Amino acid sequence: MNTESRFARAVPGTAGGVPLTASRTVLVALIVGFAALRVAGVRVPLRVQAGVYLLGMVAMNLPHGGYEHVSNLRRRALSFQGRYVLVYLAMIGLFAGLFFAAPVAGLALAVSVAVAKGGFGDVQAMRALYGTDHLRSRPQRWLAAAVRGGAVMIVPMVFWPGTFYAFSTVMVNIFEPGALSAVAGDLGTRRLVLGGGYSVALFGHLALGYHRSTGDGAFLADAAETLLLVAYFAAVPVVVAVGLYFPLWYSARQVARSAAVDDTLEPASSAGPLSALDADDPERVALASWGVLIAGSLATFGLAAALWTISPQPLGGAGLLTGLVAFWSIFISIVALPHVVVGAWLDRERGIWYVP
Ligand SMILES: CC1=C(/C=C/C(C)=C/C=C/C(C)=C/C=O)C(C)(C)CCC1
Repeated sequence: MNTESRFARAVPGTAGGVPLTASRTVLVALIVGFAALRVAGVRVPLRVQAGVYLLGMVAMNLPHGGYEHVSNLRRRALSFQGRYVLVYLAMIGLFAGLFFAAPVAGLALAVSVAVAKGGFGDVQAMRALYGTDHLRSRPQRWLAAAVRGGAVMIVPMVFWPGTFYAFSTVMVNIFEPGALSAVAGDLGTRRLVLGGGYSVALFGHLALGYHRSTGDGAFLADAAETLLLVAYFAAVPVVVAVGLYFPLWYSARQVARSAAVDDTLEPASSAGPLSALDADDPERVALASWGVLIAGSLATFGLAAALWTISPQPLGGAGLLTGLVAFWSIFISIVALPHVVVGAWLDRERGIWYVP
């Protein structure tokens, strides 16, 4: 066993096992359900897809994002918490500025953020839950992250090109109507290149993993999950697929990861406003938890309201539900960029995807 693998493992049925099994089962059920609908010739109306997306991304995914920060920032020095928040806000400002200056580049970055969050988050969950002995080098772990995260955006680009392009257009139209079609080029060729490139990466990831497998079951679990993700994003219409992936896969697996590694964290003392979460008095803890939730939700919706107010066309010229999906996808990507960069990559000591 290499040094990458000295961490607690979740045993199905114990810490981490239930959400891990549940997230796999839910994806299988969605694949079967949507495949059956397609065979029966039933098309899910776009407004229903948009409703599912908003439910998944606003009501279910957002609270988990807040929880990830709170659990990372608890028991950290006050100076660290202050730096974290400042760099976070600065990155939000820069990314929002990019959308105004160059909306197509902004869209490309938003798509990359979704890939990075899904991919690197998943590799860390895998490390904690069943090990990554078959991923022996940093480039191989990056490839694993690119393939798992790429499933979230590149597979839908290939399998749902019309819807993907239509929503991308609305997202760009929020800032500069018509800017995407000016640079879109030949979509058929792009689809072929993306599909070809992704297939090579997928094959490379599976072949390398098989070759380097130590026979501990990690490679098989990784391969099965990777193919499950590819099947899910190919079979489930993109708006529903992305809208349910983040709450039901990403969040569930991160909950499983933190349950698996929680007791390896040093019980350091808390600092700043979050210290009340560790008080002895349960009433103070309840009050502090309530306060953190309210403060987090006011900050998040305050930022969303600010973006809405300064956007030239917040719904991108589309109808209400489609426009809200586009607006929320831009907003959540802006907030998720520092989530990944500040919360995980710059925080070398612990980070939101902590695995000892
Ligand atoms: C481009 C595009 C989309 C982009 C969604 C994005 C970019 C979501 C980002 C989510 C994040 C970062 C969540 C973090 O928790 C849609 C709406 C699926 C529709 C198809 C076209």
